[in-house]
Amino acid sequence: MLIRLDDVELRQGGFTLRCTGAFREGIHLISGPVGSGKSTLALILASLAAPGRGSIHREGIDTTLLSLQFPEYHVTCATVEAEIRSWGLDPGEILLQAGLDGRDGADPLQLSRGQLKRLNLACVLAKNPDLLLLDEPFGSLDCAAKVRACRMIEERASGITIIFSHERSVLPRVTTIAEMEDGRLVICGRVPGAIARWQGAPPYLRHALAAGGRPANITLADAREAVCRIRD
Ligand SMILES: Nc1ncnc2c1ncn2[C@@H]1O[C@H](COP(=O)(O)OP(=O)(O)OP(=O)(O)O)[C@@H](O)[C@H]1O
Repeated sequence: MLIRLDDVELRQGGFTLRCTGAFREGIHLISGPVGSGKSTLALILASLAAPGRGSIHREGIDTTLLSLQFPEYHVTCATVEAEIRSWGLDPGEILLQAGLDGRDGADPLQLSRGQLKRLNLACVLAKNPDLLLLDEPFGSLDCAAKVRACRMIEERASGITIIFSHERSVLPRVTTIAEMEDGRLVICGRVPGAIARWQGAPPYLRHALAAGGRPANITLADAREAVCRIRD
């Protein structure tokens, strides 16, 4: 499986997105500050926005899902149960996954945004598409829910998963890292080598690197482990 962007360019207002790069099976993080173009790139990869120039090449990708940054944009039904069924999924399992046991009769738009985010994440992961695009999957979640979301994403055993996020505290283990810098996609490469090239790396990773540690991946636990190994 592969998705490749060749000199893709999109202009919207005064903003220009320019992207070249490829993503294979695995979990990929595209980090970047607010307004750097992450959501715009997610829409292009989901074929929901057409670039003005360049091309996108897909290999072995039959199914694509984009989890939007704002989960209320996904809502189409009057109850949580109907919402889950509209994805073609069994409510029992999804309600447990989303921590919403007993809320099947609730109006999805009366859930908190964090609860709705958990519901959407449980649904898109259960659908197991070839290409899964997650726009700010940790937005509106508390720390425990972010950790749980990370584990659920890590458990996805196959396919291409691309996470678009400015999250800098709770992150899943990933295969590669890239950054959006003012509309330009910068590929840092495979982990662990990419960590030192990641300009937007969270402070705990910068601290571990500065101390001489070599984190195996990008979680806080990886950074701690790297620092402990220096002290050994
Ligand atoms: N429909 C549009 N028309 C004109 N400009 C747009 C449109 N959508 C987004 N933009 C602009 O494109 C730029 C990139 O926006 P985008 O939403 O992709 O950023 P982002 O990195 O996802 O930000 P955030 O982290 O806040 O979600 C911003 O300057 C934004 O104002």
